[in-house]
Amino acid sequence: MTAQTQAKKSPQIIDGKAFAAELRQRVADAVPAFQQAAGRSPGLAVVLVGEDPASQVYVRSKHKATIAAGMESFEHRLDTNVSQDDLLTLIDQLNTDDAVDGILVQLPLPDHMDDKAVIAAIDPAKDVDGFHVVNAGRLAVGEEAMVPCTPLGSLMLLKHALGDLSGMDAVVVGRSNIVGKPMAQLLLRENCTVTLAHSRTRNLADVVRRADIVVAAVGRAEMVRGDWLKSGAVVIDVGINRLPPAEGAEKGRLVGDVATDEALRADVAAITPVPGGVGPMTIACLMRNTLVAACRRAGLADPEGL
Ligand SMILES: NC(=O)C1=CN([C@@H]2O[C@H](COP(=O)(O)OP(=O)(O)OC[C@H]3O[C@@H](n4cnc5c(N)ncnc54)[C@H](OP(=O)(O)O)[C@@H]3O)[C@@H](O)[C@H]2O)C=CC1
Ligand SMILES: Nc1nc(=O)c2c([nH]1)NC[C@@H]1CN(c3ccc(C(=O)N[C@@H](CCC(=O)O)C(=O)O)cc3)C=[N+]21
Ligand SMILES: [Mg+2]
Repeated sequence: MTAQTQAKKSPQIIDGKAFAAELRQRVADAVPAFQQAAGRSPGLAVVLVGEDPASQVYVRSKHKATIAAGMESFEHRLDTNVSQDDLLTLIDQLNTDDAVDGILVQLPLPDHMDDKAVIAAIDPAKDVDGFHVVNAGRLAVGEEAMVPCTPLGSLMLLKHALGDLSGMDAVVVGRSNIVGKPMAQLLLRENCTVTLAHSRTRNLADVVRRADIVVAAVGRAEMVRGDWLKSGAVVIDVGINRLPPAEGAEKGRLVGDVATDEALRADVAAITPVPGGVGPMTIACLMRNTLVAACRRAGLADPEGL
């Protein structure tokens, strides 16, 4: 090995799965104190409308994680053809049910429903997804909010990789209300200089090349190429894209929004893999948010170290 290759620091593949397991354990460790103080367990209600296979997988893993954390899981599965009014009635019941601390309505909803109206019906105090406009507004103005799980988990991984983010150039690609926009808010709160890029951004590759921190949340398989990344950048790949199955295979491979192998060859400092990166952090942060919501509803201090 030459001196040069020896000196080159090998890039770190951030183990989101292991980090998420640790976070889930910290949540589980904090649950007994809540039970002692509140006389009940934290409870999470998950509502799934329809039979989308990917959504069913996510809902099952959320249920398992909730039970594993020592919390109560309430699952509500509704027929695809249920009316929006019936869904709103269920949400009302969950809002007033004292055993329910968190409410998550799995997205996407069927086409005959209005996602915004459904999210608006959730009590902001129980909005563990952080999708309600009240929580989005609180995050934007710097008040105590429920923070969306995927950006929150992404930020935890960034701080783990980099420590203090202050002054860094961060580029977020994708401006959805559930990932890109709240991610930009969180990075701003950490004193990054934030660029929020989207489908109308000109010279996207040049914009991304300036970044110390890149968060890709686009939903386009391997769109971010290796030559878009500056050496030493830290890359968070939020994308979950299922490729078409290879000849004879049942399921296609899961890839992110970043061409990971190219990124590694481009000498990034650290990158999250897909699978095993941000995805598991989303579920761990949902557990965290549920416990936080339970504490706040019970008038208890936020759990420490979460
Ligand atoms: N790991 C996890 O836990 C989660 C993963 N995801 C994944 O993250 C990805 C993004 O999800 P989500 O935010 O909901 O997606 P949306 O489809 O809601 O938003 C996609 C964003 O990407 C932008 N975009 C689309 N094409 C381009 C392009 N060619 N160049 C630049 N920007 C582009 C869009 O721009 P415009 O606004 O101009 O249309 C939009 O802002 C998906 O792969 C999703 O599966 C999502 C949630 C959780
Ligand atoms: N109200 C609502 N809240 C959400 O948080 C929400 C939602 N709706 N709709 C769908 C998206 C997507 N999402 C993921 C969660 C976990 C993984 C995850 O654990 N992924 C694994 C792989 C899973 C697999 O193999 O398919 C991983 O990346 O390692 C991925 C994606 C939450 N979402
Ligand atoms: Mg819809």
